[in-house]
Amino acid sequence: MEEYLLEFEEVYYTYIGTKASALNGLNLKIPKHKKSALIGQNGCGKTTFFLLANALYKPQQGNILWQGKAIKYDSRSLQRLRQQVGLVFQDPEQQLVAATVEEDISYGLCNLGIPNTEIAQRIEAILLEFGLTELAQKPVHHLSLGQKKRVSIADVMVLEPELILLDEPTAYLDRLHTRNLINTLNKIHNSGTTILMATHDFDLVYRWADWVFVMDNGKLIIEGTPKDIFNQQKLLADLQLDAPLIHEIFSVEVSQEEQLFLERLRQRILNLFDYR
Ligand SMILES: Nc1ncnc2c1ncn2[C@@H]1O[C@H](COP(=O)(O)OP(=O)(O)OP(=O)(O)O)[C@@H](O)[C@H]1O
Repeated sequence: MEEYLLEFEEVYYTYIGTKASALNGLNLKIPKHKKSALIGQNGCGKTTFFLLANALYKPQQGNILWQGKAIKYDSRSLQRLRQQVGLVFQDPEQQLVAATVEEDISYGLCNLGIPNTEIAQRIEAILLEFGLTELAQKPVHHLSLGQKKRVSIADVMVLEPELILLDEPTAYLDRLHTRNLINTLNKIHNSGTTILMATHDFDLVYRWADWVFVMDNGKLIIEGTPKDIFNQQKLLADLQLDAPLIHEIFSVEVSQEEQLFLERLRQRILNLFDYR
């Protein structure tokens, strides 16, 4: 039976001073151990969903469950929840708090009461993983946007949460760092971490995700495997979302014989991207 880490049940959220709800009776369950992607048009509620998932905001209606139990909002419960649910913001400026890269990465660890030797080991490993070793002593405000983004992701990963929520993690990253990030995500996924990323990069979704959620207007519209989702051409067109090019190329009508050949070719192309 499928296990879920975080469950939203009929969740509503409206920002103060606005009329329309950002979340409109959202039902969404994050499956444990999967690599999931959340897609949808600008403004459909992805970031709002993350802010509630990390308990930065409270729903006005509906329930949010973590491992089957309703989230509690007292400060001790919140501290525990935020160790287990790591959120990487879309805008790295919202995440970075300390003066230098190394201080920023150690910030969350110091608050967890972890022994200093372990803190030092974890920081060294994560700096290396994210290609930040050379930048360790650099002031955070001197970094490029892509470097800031990498630090903000490292900040969360170093805490080793059970669930990582990433809001547009590849925004501002070049091809090399996108590839490195995906490799790192795959590594932590292989060690048991559940991952959900919101992204507008549907090629990445197609190649990387096990499971896809499609939101519109603050609701979940459909969920499924990337192949199933991107086969829903009419629905995607109605939502003004395009299928990834690779999916379009491989979904042409062909004979059974050609189908086998095409599937082999598809796998070879996917392997070329080294994303899975
Ligand atoms: N602080 C805020 N105050 C008022 N309205 C907000 C606020 N933040 C978001 N909204 C509104 O809530 C709705 C959902 O926004 P949200 O940022 O969650 O969407 P999104 O799917 O993450 O969009 P994008 O793909 O552009 O990042 C939008 O209509 C947006 O204008």
